[in-house]
Amino acid sequence: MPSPSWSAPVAHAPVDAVVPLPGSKSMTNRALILAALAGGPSHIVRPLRSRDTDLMAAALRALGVGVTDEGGDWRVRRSDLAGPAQVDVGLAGTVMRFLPPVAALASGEVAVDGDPRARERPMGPIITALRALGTTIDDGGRGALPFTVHGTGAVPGGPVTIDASGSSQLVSGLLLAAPRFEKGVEVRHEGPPVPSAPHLAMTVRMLRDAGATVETEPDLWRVAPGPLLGGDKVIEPDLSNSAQFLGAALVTGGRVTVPGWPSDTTQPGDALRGLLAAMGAEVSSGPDGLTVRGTGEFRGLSADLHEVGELTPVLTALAALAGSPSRLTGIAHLRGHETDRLAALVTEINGLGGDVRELPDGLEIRPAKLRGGVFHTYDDHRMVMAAAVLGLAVPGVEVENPGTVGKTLPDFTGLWASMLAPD
Ligand SMILES: O=C(O)C1=C[C@@H](OP(=O)(O)O)[C@@H](O)[C@H](O)C1
Ligand SMILES: C=C(OP(=O)(O)O)C(=O)O
Repeated sequence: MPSPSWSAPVAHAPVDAVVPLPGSKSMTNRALILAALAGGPSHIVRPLRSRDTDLMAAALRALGVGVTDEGGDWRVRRSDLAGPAQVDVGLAGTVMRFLPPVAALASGEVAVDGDPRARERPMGPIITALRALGTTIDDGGRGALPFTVHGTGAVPGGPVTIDASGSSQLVSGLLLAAPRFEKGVEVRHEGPPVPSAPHLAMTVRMLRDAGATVETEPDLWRVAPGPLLGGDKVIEPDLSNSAQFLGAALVTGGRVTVPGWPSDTTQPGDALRGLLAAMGAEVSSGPDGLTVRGTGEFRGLSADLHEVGELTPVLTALAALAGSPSRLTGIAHLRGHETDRLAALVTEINGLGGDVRELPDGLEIRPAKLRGGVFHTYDDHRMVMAAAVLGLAVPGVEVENPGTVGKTLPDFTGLWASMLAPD
């Protein structure tokens, strides 16, 4: 059910706020998978609680894994994975790509489906790869959701070649379950470049932290069969979800600090330090966290965002308010995200009077005077975040279905209001 629209608040003064952020979606959903496959119990500390992560927890429970809430943290207890089960992936890329390889390890049938748009997101390569690794999947010949995994309780594994140019998650999903495959896995990518390198590094690091043996070469990942360790898995704040808050400092000429910014991280959001600096922000870090200061004037951005595609919606909104043109490239794969993000950003920003043009692999954004109007969000959390950034400087931005932000940041409008009016 769509939520009532939200009038994005205008910033009448420079922001000056500390914004603590919930945990990383990407780390939380990897931690849940690794905990479900571990030999001993796990404690997931400060996980993100949102639609995407609750769906992952529910999917694992449906397979028999014990996932229990403890004051917002999760305790995970392994059990034999078994169907029959039905799994709802919602619109979560991490659930639709990370869960089927786990379902392949279950005995019994696991039916997997999601939101209407989930049926359009790239899945074919992972279905084909799982079949090549010894799993039976009935997808009615669609190469997409919905499908049924017919597990036997074991996956032979071994070498497989995949075109992961549509999504890095196609590789991550295979790697995360691979320690439990009889022969492990050797995934070779063939095709145009795989996006989102930091997310692949996150997969490798979290696997190694859980005791797996992983070797990598360019476009090749090898995971040895072996046990996974339980224990504590501490989740970092979601740095990608800091983009709109740090961006607010740039737009209003103010200052925003995000506490707990990790000094060594695989999260793609860490690239915001350089990207916002390139737009004119002063970026500093210290014991209080990462601080971004704006001067009121800021410039456009020319950047290849292939590795950090999920930052695009908010960076595009910032670019639409910047003093000079921007060119964001390397992001053709965003057409397969929650919505076709390139088309959605062009339509909605131009609908407010903006000047955004779609490129074969990105967006070109020129300065233009924006006006208020309805901003449609296409079930895409990051479209809500982008609209909020525009609304800081443009009166009358009415955001349709803001509740869709619950995919990764349920309290977004509350955090936004606190940022604009801190106690
Ligand atoms: O592995 C992950 O956690 C993610 C990988 C990326 O997917 P793509 O490689 O499909 O862009 C990213 O955009 C998504 O938000 C999260
Ligand atoms: C692309 C995104 O999500 P997903 O994990 O559903 O791919 C995103 O969060 O920007």
